[in-house]
Parts: sequence; structure tokens; C-alpha cells
Amino acid sequence: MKKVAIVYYSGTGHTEKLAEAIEKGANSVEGVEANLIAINPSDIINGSYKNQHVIDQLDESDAIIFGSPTYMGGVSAQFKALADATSYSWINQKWKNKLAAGFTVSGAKSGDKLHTLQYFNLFAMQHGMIWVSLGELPGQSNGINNLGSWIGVMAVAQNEDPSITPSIEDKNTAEILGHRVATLALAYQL
Ligand SMILES: Cc1cc2nc3c(=O)[nH]c(=O)nc-3n(C[C@H](O)[C@H](O)[C@H](O)COP(=O)(O)O)c2cc1C
Repeated sequence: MKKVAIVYYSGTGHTEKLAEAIEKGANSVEGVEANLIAINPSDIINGSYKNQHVIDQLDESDAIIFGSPTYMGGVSAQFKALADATSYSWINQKWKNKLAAGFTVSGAKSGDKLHTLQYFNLFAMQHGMIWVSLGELPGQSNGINNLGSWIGVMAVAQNEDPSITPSIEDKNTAEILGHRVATLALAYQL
């Protein structure tokens, strides 16, 4: 059984909707177990992320998909706290050769989401991971990859309730990414 972890922060629920869609896509692949891991702000004490159980779960995964809302043009502080807490995993090269991918939501249509996804990519490269792109043509008639992103999944919240946004098309795009990472995790062996 291959393990795909989806580790994310969501302040008001939009990023969580995408995370759930990714989990659905990953779990639709037989032989793969997807694990949703929400970053809990109460695990951040004096600015440092302290939940070792979560880090251990990530260390034991075959693939990790990173998610955060775009805050002020980048990842949320809560996600960054988790990232900084992985330096022990980094020094021990525990994530080397794992698959990685990313997703984000912003309020505005662009909202500078690309920078958030680029941070996830850079973070994965620091860990020696293998980046998985979205791999979908933009603006398909069914709305897949509506925002035309390839590095990862982008979605918009547009100040609506999470029951309304991200759109079904954005959630379907997220589901495709989950399925793609899980399929690759199953097939992938060094
Ligand atoms: C502190 C903060 C900073 C934000 N910065 C941006 C931004 O740079 N660009 C943008 O389009 N939206 C920005 N937003 C809006 C959020 O990205 C948007 O509300 C998103 O849906 C939040 O995701 P969540 O519901 O998972 O917390 C910001 C929101 C907050 C609270």
C-alpha cells in the first residue's frame, strides 16, 4: 500500500475543500491510501510547529501534497511553521525521492498564487523530492484547469462561503491532481 499525505492549512475552509477533493482523487487509485493532515494552529507554540506525530506521518509517506491559502502573496505563516519544522527530516534526507505536488486558493483571480506554488516546489526541491505537475491543458470545456496553472492546482474563493467556492471545476481539477500523484506513487520505484 502506497501512502499519499495531503498536508495543508486552511483558515476559513476553502483550501480544505480542495484538500478533500485531492484525497478523493488519490483514494480512487487502488493500492493507495490518502491521509488528510490539517495544520492545527494550536500546534504552533511561540512561532514553532511542535507536532512530531504529523512530521512522523509525513516521513512515512511515499508522496506529500502541500496546500495553503495564498496570504500576502505567499504561503500562510501556519504552513511555513510546519515547513520550518521539517529541517530534521531534511538533514536526515527522509523525504528524498518522495513525490511532491501543491495546491492553493486565493481571494482574487490571480491573487499572486503562483508564488505560493513556487514556494511549495522550492521546498520540495530542498528535500530532494520529485515534483509532480498538474498535466492538464487549460480552459477545457468541462472547466478542468480553468485558471491555466501547470505547476499545481489553483482555485479562487472570491469572498464566497466554502460551500460555494472553490467551484466544482476547481475541485474536479484538484481531484485529478490527487489521482495523478497516487497513480505515479503506485508505479514509481527507484
Ligand atoms: C492574511 C490574509 C492574506 C491574504 N492574502 C491574499 C493575497 O495575497 N491574494 C489573494 O488573492 N487573496 C488573499 N487572501 C484571501 C485568501 O487567500 C482567501 O480568503 C482564501 O480563500 C483563504 O483560504 P482558506 O479559506 O482555506 O483559509 C488573504 C487572506 C488573508 C486572511
